[in-house]
Amino acid sequence: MPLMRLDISHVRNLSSVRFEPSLQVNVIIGENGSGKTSILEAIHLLSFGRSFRSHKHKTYIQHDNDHCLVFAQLDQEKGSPIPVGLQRHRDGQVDVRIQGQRAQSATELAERLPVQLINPDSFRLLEGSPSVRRQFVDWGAFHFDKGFISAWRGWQKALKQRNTLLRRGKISNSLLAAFDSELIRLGEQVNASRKAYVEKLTPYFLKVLSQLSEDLKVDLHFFQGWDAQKSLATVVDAGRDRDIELGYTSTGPQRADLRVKTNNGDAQDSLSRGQLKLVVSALKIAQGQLLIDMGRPLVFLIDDLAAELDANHRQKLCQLLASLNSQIFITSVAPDTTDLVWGDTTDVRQFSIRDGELSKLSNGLQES
Ligand SMILES: Nc1ncnc2c1ncn2[C@@H]1O[C@H](COP(=O)(O)OP(=O)(O)OP(=O)(O)O)[C@@H](O)[C@H]1O
Repeated sequence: MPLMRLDISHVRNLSSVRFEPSLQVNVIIGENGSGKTSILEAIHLLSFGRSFRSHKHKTYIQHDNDHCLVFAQLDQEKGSPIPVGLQRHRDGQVDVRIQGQRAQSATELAERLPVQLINPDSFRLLEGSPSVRRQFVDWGAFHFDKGFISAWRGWQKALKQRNTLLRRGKISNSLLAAFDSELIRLGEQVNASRKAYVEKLTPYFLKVLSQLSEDLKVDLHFFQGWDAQKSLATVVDAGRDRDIELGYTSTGPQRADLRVKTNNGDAQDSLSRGQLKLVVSALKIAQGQLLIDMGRPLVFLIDDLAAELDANHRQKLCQLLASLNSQIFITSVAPDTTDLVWGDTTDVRQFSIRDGELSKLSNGLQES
């Protein structure tokens, strides 16, 4: 659901920022350190309950304040807006409210406010460890398959318990086998959701990528974490003695990966920075597009859209984003890089930020 109104208090240098974003494109322009990324961070915080910049909540709570607050009104096509808010205290306490009621779980807001982030760190999706790509697939599977999250949680718990037993040693093959049935059952379920999701995502990705660049040829391959011809039960059975020796569970969905390949090998080894940015953007936009087609509008946060891209590709990316008909927040250091073709029908609002103070720009001029 898009954000109709946003109130941010005490997030980094944003003491008190209130604004009504466009339901389509919002461009936030400011110099380095002005607070642009902090606005995206606040929206991310509201959706995920955590920042994309740091796992330590104390880093984003404004110095000399004991809490930060992000409040928004979520637009519903039919019906009145839904007020949602998140308050995070310095002592770690978090209070998430939806329509005045305390949220039952941390995922409740993520479901109502799916957020897709494209930032300089997104390169990690290609260059980072498989865990980053598993997170990407799991985010999609979570939104795609209602049963995924409970299977994933149960499987994680079973895996942790098994690894604790293995680490402690002194466990026999037969005793370990008694613990494995839940791990196998839930692991197969997690794997089936991931596979179904990647199958659905792949054509979206190929289409989006071809819109961004006609000559980039890249393919997705899902590696489930073990030989695809064998069941998880078979490989867990066969690997039990080895796991006892190693002290951890060596095969299973915890080894899964989404491999992104060109004709010349792994994308991250053969493409330029700009091309990698196009691939990462295509993956994230494809993920968003799939969700939109499922009737789940989402919010795109794009930190420094212009970086790494030439004018032609920036324009293509903007046109594609505008065509998604979603709410988008883009940051930029300079107005000229955002002066892009959005199309006459797109509602574009530009904001300027300086020292944490936000003001709306009208036709490139600051409103007094
Ligand atoms: N906990 C905090 N309390 C107060 N101010 C903070 C805190 N953490 C960071 N800051 C300041 O808040 C500002 C945050 O800026 P932000 O990272 O949002 O800038 P930006 O406009 O995205 O910059 P850039 O273009 O360099 O990425 C910086 O000036 C930083 O020094």
